[in-house]
Amino acid sequence: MVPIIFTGVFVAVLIALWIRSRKPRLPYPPSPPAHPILGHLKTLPREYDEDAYRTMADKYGGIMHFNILGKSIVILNSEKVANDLLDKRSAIYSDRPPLPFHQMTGLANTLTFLPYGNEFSKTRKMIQEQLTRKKCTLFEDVQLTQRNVLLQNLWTSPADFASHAKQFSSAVVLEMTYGHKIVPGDRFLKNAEVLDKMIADAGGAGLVILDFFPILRHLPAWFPGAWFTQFAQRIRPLVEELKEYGVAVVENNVSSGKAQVSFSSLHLEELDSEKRKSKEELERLKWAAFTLWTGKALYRYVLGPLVEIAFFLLPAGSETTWSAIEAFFLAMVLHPDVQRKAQKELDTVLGHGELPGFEDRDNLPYLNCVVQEVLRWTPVIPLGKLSFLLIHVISSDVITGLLNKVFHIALCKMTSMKGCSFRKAQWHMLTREDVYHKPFTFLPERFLSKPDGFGEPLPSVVFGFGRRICPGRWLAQSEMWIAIASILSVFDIKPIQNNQGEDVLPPPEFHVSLTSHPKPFQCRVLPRSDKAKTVLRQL
Ligand code: HEM
Repeated sequence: MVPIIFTGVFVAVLIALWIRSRKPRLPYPPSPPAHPILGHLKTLPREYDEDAYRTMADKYGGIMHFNILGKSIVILNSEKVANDLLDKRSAIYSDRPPLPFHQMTGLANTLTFLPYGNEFSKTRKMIQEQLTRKKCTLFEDVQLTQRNVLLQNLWTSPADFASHAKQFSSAVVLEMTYGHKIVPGDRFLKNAEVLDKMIADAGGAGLVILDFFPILRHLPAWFPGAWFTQFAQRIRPLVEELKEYGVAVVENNVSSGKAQVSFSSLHLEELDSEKRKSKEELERLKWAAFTLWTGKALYRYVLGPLVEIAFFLLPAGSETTWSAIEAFFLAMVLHPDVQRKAQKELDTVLGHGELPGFEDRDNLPYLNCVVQEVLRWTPVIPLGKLSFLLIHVISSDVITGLLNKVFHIALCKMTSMKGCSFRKAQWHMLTREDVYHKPFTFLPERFLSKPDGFGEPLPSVVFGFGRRICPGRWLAQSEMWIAIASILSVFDIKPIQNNQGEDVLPPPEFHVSLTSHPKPFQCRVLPRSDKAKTVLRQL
């Protein structure tokens, strides 16, 4: 009897599988024609090419599908589609792809790369709690102190404006996270640099093999060819030290009553007062702080021509803000009319050459629009080359039936694909002619309400979507605001001049990989007046 039942079940399963395989397959979302083996590998632009993506988006619509060596990638070109999926259905669209090398080195514990689940929710809550719009005001003093340093640096060596912007954003995040001020020869920086250099020296190109064959991560270090295991073993202690060191310093300061208010000190005090300071909570805090400071450690591979590898430490909270401030300098050189208008508003509201404080923010509508236009004009994370980072991955495949009723049939196909990755083409969303009037022009008044402006939507998509939306977005905007408002109150940003005294405008070109930076350019940063010089002298 038992063998008959088994045989029956076996045959039933086979029939079910056969019927399933005969079911007509739902189509993928639209995509260009693909090579039978390489998929769309050759179709994708070799370099980041906005026009090529735009042409494809115009042709294939709000959602496009690419198959790269068997990996499915969906690109979302429309804010509405991105909201429908990544926001409204964020419970399933919030995973990140598995990154074997990050797992081997411990870097996968940073929030940016944590898979969606319990640990993600707890770590995310920890970070978000201290970075809400309201709580960010706790870190205003840090930003004002660093703003003063930025202005002094710009006065002393204006040609280095890009590195001053970098120092400003790194210093704010470091001090906000650990209450630590950057000093020359700083151990915080040194540790991060050592790790960065080690990774850069190792090249890393071969690491891509781990993503295609993740099982290899289990090979022991002695196994011939398992150089990546040895490499991971060398990096892991450094990552560990970076993660431990910052919070250890703050713990000491808290217990001696000397701690400056910071993300870590606030959490440590809360854990103490609520008697929740378990090893687990402490570990979570260390990773959360590490995420903010050096946490976006990116092992990035790009399948453009075939494989381009870069591996670097991208501080979650500084590289992004730094790129945005650099872009602001470029926008001001290219748009003197905007600069004059913003300065006129500052002079009217504050008095000429006076430095702004956060309390002035609501009284400077045009300046606020300049900050938003910088974010829209050149989104810091625009889409970049097609990398497998910062994408949203589907974590569940049980919803096909439900979504079938609601969505375009092609999407249903995608939703049945656990692990399929979704990238948001922020750049495309922010330059759509049906949303933005003259989208390629730097036009801050587009955000003013009618009739003063065009009443166009703020570029909130630059911060991502759903449960993965950037938790540092309020801090980022506040940092950008204070830097931009202060620079414009005391400095004029002008093009360089040639021997004939003519202005030489830099081309508006950007280096785009995962993030976008203006290509190196020169400009003059000059105190606006004697009054401005006096203010600068007093800082
Ligand atoms: C102009 C500045 C910034 C921009 C444009 C920006 C943009 C983004 C974007 C697009 C993402 C990915 C969102 C997604 O997957 O949908 C992200 C993630 C993240 N950002 Fe930002 N960011 C900025 C500044 C900051 C700052 C100042 C901090 C912290 C102090 C920060 C912390 C993070 C973290 C921790 C994540 C990972 C979140 C997660 O995976 O759950 N960012 N950011």
